[in-house]
Amino acid sequence: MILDLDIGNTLSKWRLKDADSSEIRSRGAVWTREEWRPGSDIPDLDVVEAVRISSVARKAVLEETVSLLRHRVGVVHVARSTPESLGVTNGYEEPERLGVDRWLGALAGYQLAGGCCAVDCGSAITIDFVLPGGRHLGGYILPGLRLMKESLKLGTRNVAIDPDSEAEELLAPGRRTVEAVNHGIYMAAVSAINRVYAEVCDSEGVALPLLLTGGDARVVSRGIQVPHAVWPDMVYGGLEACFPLTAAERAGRMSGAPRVPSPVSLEKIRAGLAFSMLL
Ligand SMILES: Nc1ncnc2c1ncn2[C@@H]1O[C@H](COP(=O)(O)OP(=O)(O)O)[C@@H](O)[C@H]1O
Ligand SMILES: CC(C)(COP(=O)(O)O)[C@@H](O)C(=O)NCCC(=O)O
Ligand SMILES: [K+]
Repeated sequence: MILDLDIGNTLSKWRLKDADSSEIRSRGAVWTREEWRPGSDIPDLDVVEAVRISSVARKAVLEETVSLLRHRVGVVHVARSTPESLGVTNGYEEPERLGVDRWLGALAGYQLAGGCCAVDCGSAITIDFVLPGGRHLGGYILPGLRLMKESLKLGTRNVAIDPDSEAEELLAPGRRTVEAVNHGIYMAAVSAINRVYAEVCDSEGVALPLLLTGGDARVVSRGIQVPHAVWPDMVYGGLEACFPLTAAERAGRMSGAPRVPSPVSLEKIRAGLAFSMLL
């Protein structure tokens, strides 16, 4: 079995992948702040022959995780942001400072779709652009839905946005504090993504496939007007591309990859942008 680990600021996600069949056998998540204790939702390390890790948590978390795993598992790969990989050139002035989850998302998106806009809706919402040809432009970081809500300190932090709500409902004026907060932060997130996508496609002169991932991807997806795909395993896809271990991975196939969404035409994107500027 291969253990893939995606350690974010909020949740540490894991999945076990069968090295022979390439099937995903199990998955789970633990809070990043908590230790990996027996009995909690952690994988059985006895069956693991290789581990691949993406981590944006504090350095100590990664160090502890790696030292725990090295005792038990033969092969441990830790992903790092680099100046260039798999045909993508990192747009950061200091490439190693780009969050590795963003880098892996950009690599996976490029491998799947060529140029792309990769959006990760987790603790933070990150929006990264890779042009056809592989130039990563850099991107945008804004607080995620939960962080925005917590920062308001209005006593609404424990009332999450219902992930099954319709976008229309979530974008309507709130008539109670909790609703006003939930609808406000939802509006902030989706309008930022819609706008940034249109602005960058416009200025680069290319309509890019849009891919969403992260814990809030599903709910954010409903507020995104342009065609896009939700790819929960996008960061894992980057790990597969960087450290291919199975036959399917070596052939460039990433688990759970969606069909590439066909973007609307650049003309339509530009028309939408021009229209929103007039309002
Ligand atoms: N079951 C869940 N448990 C915790 N957070 C969830 C859950 N479902 C959705 N979320 C949302 O997803 C975010 C965490 O997403 P994730 O992509 O795992 O973040 P990170 O990679 O930053 O740890 C939370 O901030 C919250 O808004
Ligand atoms: C921006 C992030 C905090 C997002 O992390 P996440 O929300 O997935 O936990 C992470 O990618 C990070 O720590 N990046 C380093 C700073 C940067 O990318 O510029
Ligand atoms: K994120």
